[in-house]
Amino acid sequence: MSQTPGTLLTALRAEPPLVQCITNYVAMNVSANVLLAAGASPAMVSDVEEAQEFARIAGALTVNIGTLSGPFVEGMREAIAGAQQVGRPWVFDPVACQATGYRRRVSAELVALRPTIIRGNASEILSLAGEASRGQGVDGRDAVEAAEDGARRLAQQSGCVVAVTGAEDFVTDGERAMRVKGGSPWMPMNTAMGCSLTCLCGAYAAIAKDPFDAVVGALAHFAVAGTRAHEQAEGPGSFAPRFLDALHAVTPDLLDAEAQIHGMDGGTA
Ligand SMILES: Nc1ncnc2c1ncn2[C@@H]1O[C@H](COP(=O)(O)OP(=O)(O)OP(=O)(O)O)[C@@H](O)[C@H]1O
Ligand SMILES: Cc1ncsc1CCO
Ligand SMILES: [Mg+2]
Repeated sequence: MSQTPGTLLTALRAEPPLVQCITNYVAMNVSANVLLAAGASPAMVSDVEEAQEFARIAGALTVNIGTLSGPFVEGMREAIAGAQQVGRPWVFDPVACQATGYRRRVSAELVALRPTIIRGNASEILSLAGEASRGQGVDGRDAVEAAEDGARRLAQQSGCVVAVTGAEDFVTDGERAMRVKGGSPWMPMNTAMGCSLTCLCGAYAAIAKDPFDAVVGALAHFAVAGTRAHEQAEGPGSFAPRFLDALHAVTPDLLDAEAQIHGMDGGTA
């Protein structure tokens, strides 16, 4: 890897990137706190009147369809145009994209606008890749491994980096692929963990040279902080504040020392 997670975290904290997050109502507060604890600067700006103008000053944009509605979609289109005008990365989170025709249509439109990064659970990535998914609502119901081939194809067809998250995460740009281990089984019992990880991918993408390294960095930061928080928590409720503490406490050296990142040959990256 050209830029390790720790190298990226040093850069992020030296100059906290402004991240425009168009996300769902459930995730707004959680994601803003996650970005602040990690060291970035969140702004939940989505209205059609200002989304494009704001995207031109942000370091990265993240777009999440969790609580989809017409006004959100209009804001997304404007913000993506703004980010593309100034060459900034944008990240797509296809929440429950398999669930309804509306979500499938909007997701197809957004993928066609060529996101820099797509991050979803296995059920969502399978659906985007045109494969059968066991997902119903926002929770993943498929194994990460089941979505790996689909993720590779999606990355190749869309020219983006695809992250599939779950018990062990998978990242690919269609050629390279890595697995990131760690985290906690209490993470999927905390709402909007994935949504806030998508926002952190935006923060890392704002400062990284290569979006593949950015995604690996963000996933590793979550995994290391999740493992540490698990050791100190008693269940999903006490996990949440300890996770924020751990995101903040993780130093660049500790991140590089504790990250469990493996290439597809099984070797440590
Ligand atoms: N069983 C698990 N063990 C360890 N970590 C997990 C587990 N399941 C999920 N995670 C971690 O939780 C984070 C969120 O991933 P997840 O796949 O649950 O997102 P999601 O389904 O999109 O979430 P949401 O839509 O609720 O925001 C990732 O960092 C992932 O590695
Ligand atoms: C619970 C929920 N419903 C719509 S979005 C969301 C947050 C997790 O994706
Ligand atoms: Mg999700």
